[in-house]
Amino acid sequence: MKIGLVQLMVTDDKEKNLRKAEKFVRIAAEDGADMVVLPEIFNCPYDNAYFRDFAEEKFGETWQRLSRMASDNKVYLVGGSIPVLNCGKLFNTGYVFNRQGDEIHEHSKVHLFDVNIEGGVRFMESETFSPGTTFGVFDTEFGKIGMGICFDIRFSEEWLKMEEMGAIMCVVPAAFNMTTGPAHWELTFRGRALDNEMFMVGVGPARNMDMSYHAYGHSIITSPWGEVVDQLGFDEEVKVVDIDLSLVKKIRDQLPIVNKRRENEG
Ligand SMILES: NC(=O)CC(=O)C(=O)O
Repeated sequence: MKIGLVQLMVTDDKEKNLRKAEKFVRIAAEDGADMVVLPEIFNCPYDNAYFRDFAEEKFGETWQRLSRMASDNKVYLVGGSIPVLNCGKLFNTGYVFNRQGDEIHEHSKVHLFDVNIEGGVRFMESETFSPGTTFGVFDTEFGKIGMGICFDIRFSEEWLKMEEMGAIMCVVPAAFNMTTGPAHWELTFRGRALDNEMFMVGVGPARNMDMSYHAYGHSIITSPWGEVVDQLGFDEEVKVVDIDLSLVKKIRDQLPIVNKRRENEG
């Protein structure tokens, strides 16, 4: 399976962000991608001050254009995430489309990014967003794929449950920053991959020093063996990476963890 990592540099111009996403999805498809993944909040700066103004209802302009990007290029598209308005509440929501442009999955970030790190980043997503309440997997011809958004990666039970739902790979539109990125980005992606013996795909925005939030970039793929298959740098880039999904069964057979879990019987 070929995965297109779109490490887009997000600006405060929504149309520019969307046009760039369209261009990069096309480039990834021309390079053979089966699935293309965009970053968290890719059409809007990652900043509470912007979320409400940039928000759209489901089936709005961004949803329509994502669906067309998938069908025009005949790829699965994990459309990062965008601020979505639903019954007066805002959610950090991502949509997944199949090769025909039909929506096959929706995920609203369950664990909101509310942190205050001394000498580092302070961000309170819950000042604007409400949390999602469900997570799950979607079907492809390659197997079942799970999805979470950024801070969700830190809650290991979410990924364990997706593995139990049959996931052989999980995708994570994300936006770590210059405090949490160097400390935890690679570690959490390697950890979740190893815990569940599956592939993990994380895609973040490129760093943009003109914005208030300095994203870490470093879009990454980790293997069921816990290794880094590929990792980008800080800059804007599109890269297509070939992964061998047969490794999931091979490693689960050779080093059985996922099918050997035991309950606490005490
Ligand atoms: N955008 C985020 O949710 C950031 C995050 O998860 C982090 O740990 O950094």
